[in-house]
Amino acid sequence: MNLTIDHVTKRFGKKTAVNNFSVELNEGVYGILGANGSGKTTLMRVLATISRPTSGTIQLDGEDIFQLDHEYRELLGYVPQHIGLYKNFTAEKLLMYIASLKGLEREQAKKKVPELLELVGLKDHRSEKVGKFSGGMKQRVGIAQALLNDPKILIVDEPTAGLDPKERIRFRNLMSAIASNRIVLLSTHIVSDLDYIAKEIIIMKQGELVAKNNPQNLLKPIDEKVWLVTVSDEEITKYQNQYKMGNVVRRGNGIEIRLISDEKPAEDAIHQNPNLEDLYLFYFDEEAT
Ligand SMILES: Nc1ncnc2c1ncn2[C@@H]1O[C@H](COP(=O)(O)OP(=O)(O)OP(=O)(O)O)[C@@H](O)[C@H]1O
Repeated sequence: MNLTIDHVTKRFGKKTAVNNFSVELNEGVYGILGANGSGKTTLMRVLATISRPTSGTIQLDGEDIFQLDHEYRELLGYVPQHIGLYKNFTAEKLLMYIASLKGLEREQAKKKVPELLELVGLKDHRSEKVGKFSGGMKQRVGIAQALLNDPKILIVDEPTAGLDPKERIRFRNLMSAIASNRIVLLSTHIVSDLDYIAKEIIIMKQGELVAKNNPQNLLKPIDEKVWLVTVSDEEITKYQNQYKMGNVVRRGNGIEIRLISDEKPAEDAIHQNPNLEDLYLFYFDEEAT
């Protein structure tokens, strides 16, 4: 299976949200990493056929997804950034209802819904109203509904917004578990969402593709550029102004800062192996999360 996004541009009036974006995807988990406003949601909505690109094409195995129309949508699962759930429905009832909207036979749904509740860890909460669920539980209902038709392409927009660390780990494990034989596309501005699970990371900045590669190769441009420096309270502002700065840790002998620099930033600077947070810092000159 091959999803080819070819020179896709999406404009809203004068605003270009996605600019000349080309990428080829096949089975596995892809993470789209970008700061707020970089165009992730817009791209995902186009891929989910909710909106049409201003120009460019998207093809699934050589056929235009807008021409394939419902044939494509039958293969698609989409979890939007903000999932509106019927608050007074129980998890089970809600999934049964969405299954009927998606055209599943009742018998089929009666088999599928318990399986999915089990998969997303909500079996014991199946009879509780989703309005009472935590953010993570709602997110899992969202994923379960997207999986009802056993989609070959799963698109999940900002999946971990508002989740606590435990729920995030759970989400990552769930994505790994369902990734085989599917194209899974996750958008996020949180680097740690993609650790371990993304086969490739796509970096998006101001609507454009900046890089696409596996995590290891993606780190190559900053291989020699990550440093640990111990500074005094007085020196910290100077470093802050001069470098892209990551973690700051107070130690007995001063403040330890992690920073990106082409050159060794200080006599006693220690070279560090880069990680995805450093990469985010390298591409987006703002605080890594
Ligand atoms: N319907 C719209 N009309 C006008 N501008 C829009 C519309 N949708 C998105 N934009 C603009 O396009 C740009 C990209 O937005 P988008 O929501 O795709 O980014 P994002 O990376 O998903 O950000 P976030 O994480 O904040 O949702 C932003 O500048 C946004 O204001």
